[in-house]
This record gives sequence, C-alpha cells and structure tokens, in this order.
Amino acid sequence: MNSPTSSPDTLVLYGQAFQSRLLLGTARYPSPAVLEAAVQRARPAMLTASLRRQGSNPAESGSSFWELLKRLQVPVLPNTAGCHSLQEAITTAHMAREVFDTPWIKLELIGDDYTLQPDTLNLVQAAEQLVREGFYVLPYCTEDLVLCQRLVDVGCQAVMPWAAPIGTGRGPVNPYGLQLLRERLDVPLLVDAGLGLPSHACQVMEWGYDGVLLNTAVALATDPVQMAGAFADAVAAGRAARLAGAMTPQEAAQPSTPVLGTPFWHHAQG
Ligand SMILES: CC(=O)[C@@H](O)[C@H](O)COP(=O)(O)O
Repeated sequence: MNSPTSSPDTLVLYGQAFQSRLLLGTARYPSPAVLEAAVQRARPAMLTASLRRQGSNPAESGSSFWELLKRLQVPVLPNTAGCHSLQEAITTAHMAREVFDTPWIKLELIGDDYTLQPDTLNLVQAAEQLVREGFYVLPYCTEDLVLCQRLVDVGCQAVMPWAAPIGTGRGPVNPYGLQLLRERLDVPLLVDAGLGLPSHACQVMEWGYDGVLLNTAVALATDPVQMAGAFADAVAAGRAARLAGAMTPQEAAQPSTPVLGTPFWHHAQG
C-alpha cells in the first residue's frame, strides 16, 4: 500500500493506493512454494485469505500458510468465504479483523450452494452493518445494477461483481450487464470470480473496470507461476488500453496507407 498520490494511475480503494490492479486468492495451489512464486511473479495489490477454510489461527506461530502470508508482504484481504447467513458473515468479519489486525473485509455471503451466487437479499444489510462498524467492505455481488447501487448507498466505496460463478472460468457471461454497470456507477468496480483467461481480465479492464480478483484460473493452471504473470500483464494491458482511448469501430473499410497526401491523420480532419 502507498500514499494516494504516489503514482499517476494507482488503484485507490477506501483512500488507500495500490500499484497493482490484480488481487489474488490463495486457495487451491499445488503447494505453498508455487503460491509464493506466483505471488512474487504477479505482485498483486492484495491477497485474499479465508479464516474458515484455512482452519488455523494466524496468530499462532508454526502455521506454514500464515507464515507464508507474512513473508510475502502483500496486504491481506480476509474474506468471509463459506458464510451462508448474515450473522455468520458478521462474526467471521469480526474474527478476521482481530486476527489480521485490518479493517479490510471481502464480504462473501453465499445464497446458493450450486452456483455460489451471493445472497443478494441479505448482502446489503450485512455490508451496512460492517461499514457502520468501520470495516472497509469489498462486497462480492452479482452485476445487478440496483443491488450495486444499494451497496454504494450504504457506504461501500467499491463493489465487486462476478463475471461468472466462482471457479467456473467462464469469463464475463453478461457483457452487457457488466458494461452497463460500469457506465452507471461512479465508484471503483472490481470483477471478482469466474475469470478463466488473461483475455477475460484484459476485456473487463478495457471496459473500464478498476481491477480484478481471481484465484482458480491461476491456481489450477498447469504452470501457475507463468499464468500469474500472464494475468498481471493482461490487467496492465487492459488498463493501458482503457486509458489510451479505443478507436470507434467503423462500418466500412478504410485504407490505413493513403495513396496521396500526408501519412498523418489530423484529428481536425476526422
Ligand atoms: C478466493 C476468492 O477470493 C474467491 O472467492 C474469488 O471469488 C475468486 O474466484 P475464482 O476462483 O473464480 O477466480
């Protein structure tokens, strides 16, 4: 984490600036060594960690996973993965704040076990309570515009819609909905879950998303370290393209090499 003014194009969430726009999950890697190498390659803004899934207390020494997290020196974003009720998510967030000594929480409240779709009916209430308690809440949600607007209304300074169900790697299944959401909401938006290829990440960044959070596509790649690098490069490329301003697609072919006149195209002529 850096000061908000350290670079001209930083990701700023809850007033804190990050040099990378990629957030990585830490589950399902073949080994701690591979996870470590993947993180070193991608240098993500944050690493998610689940208290419930790791099943041990990071405050206790001797747990190799928690030791590894500390060694990596990447900010940890605890999550409430696996929580199915509002109270369970709130309690897990409280525990995470205590053990990680951080106000950050990725709020995951599962409403359907088959699709792992978030419980959109209770998510807003959970987010509202955690924001009121001083948490920096990053809610995992669907791309529903009204839901995302309500999350912003209750104080979420960033929102994380899915591209597709967690772990499917299908990429953005509702491109129209995700693009519409980007147009309508003026807060940082990060796509969380369902990305399978670096091109998916690049695509959502080109649409103007501020970052992506992913896990499975890197952890289950044949070479997770190389894939971590590919995603980091894709996120940076998509962001650069967004900032560069894409050309407008044309109906008809236009020769890129004019036969006569100047080889330079002046905007005034366009
Ligand atoms: C680990 C984590 O934070 C996941 O909850 C996240 O949603 C990533 O999803 P994928 O595994 O589909 O990338």
